[in-house]
Amino acid sequence: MTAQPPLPDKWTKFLMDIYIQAQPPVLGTVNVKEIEDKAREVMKDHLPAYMYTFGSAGTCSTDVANKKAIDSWKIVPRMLVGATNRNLETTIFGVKYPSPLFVAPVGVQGILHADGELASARAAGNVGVPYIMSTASSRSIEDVAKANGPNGQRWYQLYWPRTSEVALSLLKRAKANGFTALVITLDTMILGWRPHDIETAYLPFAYGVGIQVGTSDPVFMKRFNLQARQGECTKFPFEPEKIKDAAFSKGDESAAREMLLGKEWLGEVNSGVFRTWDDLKFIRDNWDGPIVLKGIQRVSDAEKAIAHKIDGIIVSNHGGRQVDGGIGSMDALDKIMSSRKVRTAQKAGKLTVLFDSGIRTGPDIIKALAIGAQGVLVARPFMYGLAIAGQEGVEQILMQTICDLHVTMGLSGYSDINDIIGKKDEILMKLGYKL
Ligand SMILES: Cc1cc2nc3c(=O)[nH]c(=O)nc-3n(C[C@H](O)[C@H](O)[C@H](O)COP(=O)(O)O)c2cc1C
Repeated sequence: MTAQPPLPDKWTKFLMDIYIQAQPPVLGTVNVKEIEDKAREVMKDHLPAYMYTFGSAGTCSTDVANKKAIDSWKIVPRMLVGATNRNLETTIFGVKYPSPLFVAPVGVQGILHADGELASARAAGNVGVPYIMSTASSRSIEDVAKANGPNGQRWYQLYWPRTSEVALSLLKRAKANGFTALVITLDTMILGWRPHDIETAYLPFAYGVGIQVGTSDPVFMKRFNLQARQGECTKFPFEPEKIKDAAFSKGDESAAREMLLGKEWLGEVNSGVFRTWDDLKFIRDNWDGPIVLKGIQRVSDAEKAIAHKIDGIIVSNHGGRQVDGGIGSMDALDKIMSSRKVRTAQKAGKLTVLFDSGIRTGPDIIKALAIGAQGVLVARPFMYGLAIAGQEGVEQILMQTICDLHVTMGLSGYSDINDIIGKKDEILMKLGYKL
């Protein structure tokens, strides 16, 4: 029998363009650590913006644990199983997605690039990766949806507003703009203890950056007798000192107003009001579509999500940006998938399990899937790509991650992404590690 060589799909074409057309990738490297260093260099005159992205809570030990946990799982490849043609497609909530990769909700992208979320939403739409839009975006829901395009697949991430009128308005806008699933982030009712940002007093929201979902919201703006507005963000580069100086020393009324709006929006969405499981009913009653809880780390919480008929969870510790001293998120995923209740609900299509915190490469994705996730979110790497090369930088990150997954999946002896999910004992070995 002669096996036909596979036709290049759009993922492997990425690699062929590089080798055959001798065209190096736009970021000049595909090494995520080098991309991180390059972003730092590009942002050297605005280092607090880089540190806001790079930094984590406290001593950064949870962020370190995320990486160590992923590294402690090792792939054991199998041979001669015919992995010539490979399928990365995966179905979540009845929708087919081209790969298991999602763009994570990341706020305040305007601090790293003038195009901010418009660039990343365009990149996601072009590459074919679903985009999860953050409530802390520096662009409006409407503008991000437009940038993502008519064929873009998008979900909306809710920072749960303090007042229900604002919450209802956001849900309505998300629905009207084609966001099909709702991600509720549970781990950020207040911002974490972040030394890098505390030391530089760096809080973009307080200066009007990352509040554009609020300033474009008619219900929120009515509180101040102001018109909702689209399409603007405080100019890049974002220089808080200048805004402060304008507002306080020069008496610039518009700068002072932005600062007031920033404070109010932060009080609305990261308000310090901690919600309870009972409050979820309000969202369920007002959102017609799948609901996904982001920030789950405990078995008991995953099981509670099932009991509350929640459609999905994202096992995440927010990249270690909220609780310091936490366990690596992949270890949390392993624990959660050890629950029979979770596995049974997943198998019955009643609970979708997604994963983030530490995903950098294709092999990282294989590990998360083998432990039991059906999809993963990539976050910091695309922010570094954005800082260096805008939309094209984000596109490279998405392409390289999926292409790496594609190649590594074949070399590990698998031709269908769906054959990997939950096959931990077959695919992985866990090594002990010391922190
Ligand atoms: C700069 C930055 C901003 C973020 N903003 C949000 C946000 O607005 N909403 C949210 O749910 N998660 C947010 N996250 C968390 C990510 O969605 C994701 O959980 C986390 O970054 C994963 O860790 P990793 O980037 O180390 O892989 C943010 C992360 C970063 C780095």
